[in-house]
Amino acid sequence: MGCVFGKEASKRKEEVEFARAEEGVVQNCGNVKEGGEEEKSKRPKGERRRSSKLKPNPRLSNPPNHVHGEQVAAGWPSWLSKVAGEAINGLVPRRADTFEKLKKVGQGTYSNVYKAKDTLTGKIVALKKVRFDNLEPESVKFMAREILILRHLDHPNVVKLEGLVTSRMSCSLYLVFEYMDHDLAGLATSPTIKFTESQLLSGLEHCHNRHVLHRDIKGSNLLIDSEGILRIADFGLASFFDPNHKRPMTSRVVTLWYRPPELLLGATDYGVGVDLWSAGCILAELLAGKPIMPGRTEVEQLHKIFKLCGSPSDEYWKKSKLPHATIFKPQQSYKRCIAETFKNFPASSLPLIETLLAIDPAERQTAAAALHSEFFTSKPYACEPSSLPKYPPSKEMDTKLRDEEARRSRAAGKANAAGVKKSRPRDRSGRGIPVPDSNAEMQANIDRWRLVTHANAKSKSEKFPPPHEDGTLGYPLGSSHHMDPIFDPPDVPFSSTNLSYPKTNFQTWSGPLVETSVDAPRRKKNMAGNGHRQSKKDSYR
Ligand SMILES: Nc1ncnc2c1ncn2[C@@H]1O[C@H](COP(=O)(O)OP(=O)(O)OP(=O)(O)O)[C@@H](O)[C@H]1O
Repeated sequence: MGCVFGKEASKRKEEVEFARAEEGVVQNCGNVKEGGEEEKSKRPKGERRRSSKLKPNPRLSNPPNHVHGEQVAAGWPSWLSKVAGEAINGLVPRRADTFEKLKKVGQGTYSNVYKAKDTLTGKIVALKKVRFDNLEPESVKFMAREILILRHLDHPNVVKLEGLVTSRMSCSLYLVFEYMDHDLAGLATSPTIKFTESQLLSGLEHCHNRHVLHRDIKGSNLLIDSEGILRIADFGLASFFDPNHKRPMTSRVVTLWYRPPELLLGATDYGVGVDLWSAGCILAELLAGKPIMPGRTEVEQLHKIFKLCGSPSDEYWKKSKLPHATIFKPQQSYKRCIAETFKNFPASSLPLIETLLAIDPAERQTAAAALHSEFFTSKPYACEPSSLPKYPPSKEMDTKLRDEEARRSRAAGKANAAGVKKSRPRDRSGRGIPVPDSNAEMQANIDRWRLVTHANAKSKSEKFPPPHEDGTLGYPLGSSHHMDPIFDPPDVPFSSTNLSYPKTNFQTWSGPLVETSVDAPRRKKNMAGNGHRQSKKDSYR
């Protein structure tokens, strides 16, 4: 995560809005558009008309009027209940003044994340404040999807939504999560690799069993707590899928370096293979200590993939019928060379990497199968979390602060050195030379690596809007010292939010790929050439 300013930010917003339009968010919450001419014109060649299947899902419809009334009485703002009634169904909001913001720890396209203290329990939590564009129903629906998905998941390796904070008069919303000190991008060179990868696959197995595709697996979305437990986070791009009733989904997902070939080639009927590819990239990255395919554009990314994983066979091109196949088919064919490239990796890791990085998504198998691979079942076994070393906080914001501090010290050091040189050219005595602590070198590597990752990936973090000062730190969120105007007088008595959710079979609930914006083509033009993190909340499917 990170932020960008000015031009980049507005470009980013434009991309997101285009992508939202592309995916037709209007169909959420039961307002599914039946496939008309517009939809037909967008359908990839050869795809069957699916309108008959696109029935509104009653479970995802807005609640009837009496439920809306109940939700407002329970303290939910009307605008939220109207658009995201299903997502908040059965919950009661926590009051803002029961949390004290401590510091900002992250920023996303539509959110700021704060470390905060729950003043009722004393627990440290992460508060993700979701920004809405003038309460536009579309923005609210994206957030509603994230909440629905989070409520649908319940696994030690998946971040847990612990509550929601808002009030009847508020125009904003905070998602409450358990606070996590690290992310995997920050611990990439740690010796926890084997353990970490199995946790990632366990979390993914759970998501996939619950019919959720994450669609943005990468190091910075894999949070790690101080006990070494990994949790998959940021379900802003996630989507429900139904393996038995495939429906078109957008290919504009997953950060470029972790994006599988079928998405780069425009696939719209993909499945769990997209997350498994990303997991394969992460596994190889952890073992290599650096990203394995850092492409700068979609074309370069595909080229890197083909050079490492071999160019697809003619049969694959024929079979796949991928929209961009003709444009991207390489002139030259490449032989697969994973084993040679990663010859220094532990031998047991290679079959797993080979499987996860298969060009054909069907050959990537499943997260469950990956967990049975030799890599996890042969000695030395994965270690217990409690035996893992402890690390200093390594969140992106910490890294940024450390970088700034280091820059400042270097600059100060240079200035001092110049002064010292002039006045006492030979005096070196008495200078304190800091003893490197045991983690210092590793941290330096981590920071370097993270810098490379974040600078080159041009992931979502590179295109954030300017940071907005929306929270005074150190005050209860709802207190009069707090500058955020969203929380008005506490009008709802506190009651804890119960996030239990029926774990029944979940239906696919998004609809067709429809152009919902009249100026979408113009935006599309502007998207050309952006080969990085495609789209935050770009799709509602
Ligand atoms: N539970 C948590 N504990 C600690 N930090 C967190 C937690 N959740 C998120 N963060 C921090 O906040 C950052 C932004 O969170 P998240 O990715 O969920 O936001 P987002 O708005 O969805 O971002 P984006 O638009 O980039 O996808 C993360 O990179 C992470 O550093």
